[in-house]
Amino acid sequence: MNTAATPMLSVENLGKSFRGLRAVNQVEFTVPRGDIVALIGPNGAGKTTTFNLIAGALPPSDGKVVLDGHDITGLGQAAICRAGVGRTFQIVKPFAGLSVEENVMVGALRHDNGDVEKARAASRAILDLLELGDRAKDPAQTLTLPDRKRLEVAKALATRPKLLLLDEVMAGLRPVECDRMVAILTGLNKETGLTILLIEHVMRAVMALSDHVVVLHHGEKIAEGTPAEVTSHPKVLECYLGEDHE
Ligand SMILES: Nc1ncnc2c1ncn2[C@@H]1O[C@H](COP(=O)(O)OP(=O)(O)OP(=O)(O)O)[C@@H](O)[C@H]1O
Repeated sequence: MNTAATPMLSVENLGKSFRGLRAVNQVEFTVPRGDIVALIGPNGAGKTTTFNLIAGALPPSDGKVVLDGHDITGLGQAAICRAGVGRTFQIVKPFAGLSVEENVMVGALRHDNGDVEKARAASRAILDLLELGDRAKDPAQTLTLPDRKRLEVAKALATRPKLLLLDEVMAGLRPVECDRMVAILTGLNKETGLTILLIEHVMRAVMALSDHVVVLHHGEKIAEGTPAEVTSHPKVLECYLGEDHE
């Protein structure tokens, strides 16, 4: 039964092998409803692979992914999106030739059964939340990187997710833009109760946003806890200090 206490996401004994390489191994964690959880770890730790397993871009080799009490393991990307998982990608690629608003409408239309005016209104509201309302009619390819990053979040929100997966939305942003994104995501979480799981290398953002942090290294979970707990955890310090990491 799914109740208020049912986690929004539960990842159980999750594993993925690529030929001989064990990219994700026996990973377990939960994302409580309404929380913001960060997935961190050095390059190659298995973070994006874990996202791909949750979002259905890759089938797991083992384990289970449970969304809001429903087993979604191995369903395809479209079915998992319909079940309530929205995601952004590390490399932001707006649909070329479409306006900012039309980019968001692509996700909204799927939800609004092709009702263009309904999708347009929903997209406008989302663009306002992401502080992109005044760019709605501009061609998406004219946006700066910080604006493109916020458009990427808007596109994911248009699918009306219960769980939003954010893959490095702070990457390449200057501190002032990073703080702006943190403020927008905090507002979104507080006002709508949206549950967020994010992959992030920018520790400034991880510390400011996360209720809980899960640390991966070589495909395995090596620590989890509050941001303060994990950043002073000996295994976490060792894995970061031992790597050439920005
Ligand atoms: N499709 C694939 N085929 C083969 N190996 C892969 C594939 N995808 C990822 N890997 C490998 O799996 C491991 C984990 O990669 P992953 O991209 O999940 O790490 P990450 O923690 O997201 O790293 P980064 O922070 O650099 O994005 C790496 O060794 C990577 O080379």
